[in-house]
Amino acid sequence: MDQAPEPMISDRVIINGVVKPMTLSAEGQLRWSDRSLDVEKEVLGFAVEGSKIKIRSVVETSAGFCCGDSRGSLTRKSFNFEPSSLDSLRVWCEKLQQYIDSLGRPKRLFVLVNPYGGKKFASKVFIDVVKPLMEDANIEITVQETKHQGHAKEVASTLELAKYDGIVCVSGDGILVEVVNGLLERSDWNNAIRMPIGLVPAGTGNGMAKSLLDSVGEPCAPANAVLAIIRGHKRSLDVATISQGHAKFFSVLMLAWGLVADIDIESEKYRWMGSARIDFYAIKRICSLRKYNGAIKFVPAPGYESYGEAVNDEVGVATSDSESVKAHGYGYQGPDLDIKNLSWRKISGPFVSIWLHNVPWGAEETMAAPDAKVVLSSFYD
Ligand SMILES: Nc1ncnc2c1ncn2[C@@H]1O[C@H](COP(=O)(O)OP(=O)(O)OP(=O)(O)O)[C@@H](O)[C@H]1O
Repeated sequence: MDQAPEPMISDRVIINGVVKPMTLSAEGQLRWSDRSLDVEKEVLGFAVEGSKIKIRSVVETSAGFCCGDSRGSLTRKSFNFEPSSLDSLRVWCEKLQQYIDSLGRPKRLFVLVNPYGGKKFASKVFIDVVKPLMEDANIEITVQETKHQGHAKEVASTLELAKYDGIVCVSGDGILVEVVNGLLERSDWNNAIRMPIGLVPAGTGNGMAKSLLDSVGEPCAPANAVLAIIRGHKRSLDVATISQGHAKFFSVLMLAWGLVADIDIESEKYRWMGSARIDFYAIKRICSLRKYNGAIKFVPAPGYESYGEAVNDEVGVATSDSESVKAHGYGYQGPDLDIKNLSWRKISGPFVSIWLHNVPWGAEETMAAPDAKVVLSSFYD
C-alpha cells in the first residue's frame, strides 16, 4: 500500500478561539477541521498580523465579486489562524513560503493599463480586480497607464526587464501587439521575447485572452486572467513577421486583409459604442461588400497540399526584398528560412476577406479558426 508523504508541517493552532489540528501536506493541501485549501489553486498569499497568520484565498462561488461571468464566479476570502508560539508562527511562515515559492509564481510585475481601450473600463478593472488580487498574492507591481498610441511599444522597447518577472496588459489585443513589437525591436530581443506577457481582458475584442483562457476551460473574465497570471501559467506563441517595404511588424494574434481589416480600422470612429462598434460596422460593410484583387502565396501545412495552385520562381522576388531589409535592422529580423526552396502554392483573388489566425478566437464571440492550437509551453519550463 502507498504511504502518504510526510506533511511539511502538522501542528495544533487556534482558530476562532478553539484549538484545532492543522496540516500543510507536501502536495500543498492546507487542512483543518473538515476544511481544506489547495494552495496552488486557491491560496494567493498570506500575511502575519500580530500573532496570527492571515491566509488570502480565492474560491469559486455562484455569485462572485469580480468576474461578470455566471459560471463559477471567483470570490476573495481570507481566514486567520494563530500558531501556539512564536517559534511555531515562524515555522508556519517558512513552510507556507517555501511551498508558494516552489510554484514558480511571479513576484514583480510591470502592469500596462490602457484607459482608452474597449469601453474605457480598463482603469476600473485594474482598481477593482487586478490590484486587490495581486496585493493578496504579495506581488510587487509597477503600473503605467498608456498615454498615446504606440506608448506601450515605446515602454516595452526600453523597459529594464531584469527588474520584472513579466509584463501585464490590462487592455485589448492592441496593447499586447505593441508590447510584442517593442520587445522584438530591442537589440537584446532574443532574451526580451522570453519575458512572459499577461493579458487581462479590458478591450473591444479580447481574442487573445479568450483563446488562452478558453484553452484551459476558463471563462474570459478579468479575475480568471489575473489568477492565471498569479499562478504563473504560461503558453508559448508563434510570432508572424510582416515586411512592408522597409518596415517590419510582428503579429501574434491575426492578420487581416479586406473585410475584417476594414471593419477593424474603419469602425474606430464608433469606438464610443464599445464592443458593439464591430458588429454595427460589420453589418454596414457586409451590406456593401468590396472586392480586393491580389494573390496569396503560401506554404501549405501537412495535409493541406492540394489547396491553391503550384508556384515556382515568383517567390524568389520576395526573398531578395526581405534580405535587403534584414541588413538594416538591429532587432529581430524574422525567421531564418530558405523560402526559395519551399513548396509554395497560390490562391488568386479577387477576395472579399483574408483572415489568418494564430489562435482560435478573433474576438470573445468570434471563433474564427477552431483548428488553431494554443499549445502547452515548453519554452519557459
Ligand atoms: N491614452 C491613449 N489614448 C489614445 N489611444 C491609446 C491610448 N493608449 C493606448 N492607445 C491605443 O489604443 C488602441 C486600442 O488599445 P486596446 O488594444 O487596449 O483596446 P481595444 O479597444 O481592444 O482595441 P482593439 O480591439 O482595436 O485592439 C491601441 O492601438 C493603443 O495604441
